[in-house]
Amino acid sequence: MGCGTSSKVVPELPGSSFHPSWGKGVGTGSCGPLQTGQGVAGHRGHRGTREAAVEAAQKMQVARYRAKFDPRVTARYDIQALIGRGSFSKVVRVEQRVTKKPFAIKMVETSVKEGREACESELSVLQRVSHCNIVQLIEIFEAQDRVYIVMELATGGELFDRIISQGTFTERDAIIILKMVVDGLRYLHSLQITHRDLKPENLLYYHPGAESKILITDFGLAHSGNKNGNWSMNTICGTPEYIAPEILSRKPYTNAVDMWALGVITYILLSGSLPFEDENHIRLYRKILKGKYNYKGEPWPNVSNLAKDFIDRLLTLDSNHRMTAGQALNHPWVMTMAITSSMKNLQRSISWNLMLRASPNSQCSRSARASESCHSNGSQHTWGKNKTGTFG
Ligand SMILES: Nc1ncnc2c1ncn2[C@@H]1O[C@H](COP(=O)(O)OP(=O)(O)OP(=O)(O)O)[C@@H](O)[C@H]1O
Repeated sequence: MGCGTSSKVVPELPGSSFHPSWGKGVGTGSCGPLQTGQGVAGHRGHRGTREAAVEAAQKMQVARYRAKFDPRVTARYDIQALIGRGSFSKVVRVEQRVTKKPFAIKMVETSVKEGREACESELSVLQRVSHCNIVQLIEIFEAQDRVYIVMELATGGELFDRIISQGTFTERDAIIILKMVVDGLRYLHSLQITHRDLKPENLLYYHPGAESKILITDFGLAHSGNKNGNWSMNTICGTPEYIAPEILSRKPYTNAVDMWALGVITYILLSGSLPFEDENHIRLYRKILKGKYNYKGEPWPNVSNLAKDFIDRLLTLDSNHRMTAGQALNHPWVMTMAITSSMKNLQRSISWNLMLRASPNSQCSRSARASESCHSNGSQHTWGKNKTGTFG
């Protein structure tokens, strides 16, 4: 199941692009308008005409999508907008006709082996879980070459879009986010489920409000442990920048790989940069295997030692010594909500580093492009989109 039998999955899609600007677009989870109208858009001086053209283009695209949907689905749900595209999927915002409630529908192409496997993985997890920080499955429709997965709709956008748009971001804010993610992970791990593709793009805010919870999404590479308590996995998969060293060294591994990825996410969350980065994947993997990262440059002098200790205990090469989700929740940095730590505003440095990544000529931006694929959404800070089924 999942990436179990794939050779290298997720081919580079034509038209993939890395956008140097920060505007929100399709696929940020923000349920923004369809993007096709952009080409039709005229000059700023003709707002009325431009908006009408955009609206017309959106309506046309929605109509095209509606036509592609199974009539059983459209009988119950009104297809309203395209949210984003995955390698084998499209996600649309819908309204349930009877209740008028909004939902997301992920339409997965199952005619392709990799799509079928990702779909099986995703469903095998979503059908088992119920947790406030994990996207909730509503119902499933199966057609011959497609599966429609109706889910909770996340309208609050991706993690980093929000950090950029808010004025302040402190260690305390990071802890509030991390607690929700770790809580979801602890629950998954208690069910012997390993996400295997934890990264910022798969963490969505439920709603745009400041108090919104975070939802863990995208279980296309997840592994559900078997009933015999066999937790160990062998398949080499994940997104390069987040892959744990034990996966790279082809050892049997456990859900500790999610905790490694959490360490990478925490590092990004507090700095806007990646702990392990290289445009060449072989060199990147060497860096991960050595476990060498540093706290040089801004904003690290302003980050507390407790926060760095939290990261160090996650980016621990020996998975047996790496913190578990339960231990992460009990780490003094998290327990004290960074009360003894600096309350310094890290937002400017984080945004600066994120923007450096987005700059088309920067090395980190080239690195992001190198590891990016099937990038159909408008989110700029793509932290290695290129999923790997197996590589060898
Ligand atoms: N429940 C949801 N609510 C709102 N947006 C969602 C939801 N599920 C997915 N999305 C968004 O839809 C887009 C496509 O998601 P999807 O999981 O199909 O592919 P992906 O993870 O981006 O790519 P890949 O298939 O390569 O993993 C993403 O931008 C994602 O943030």
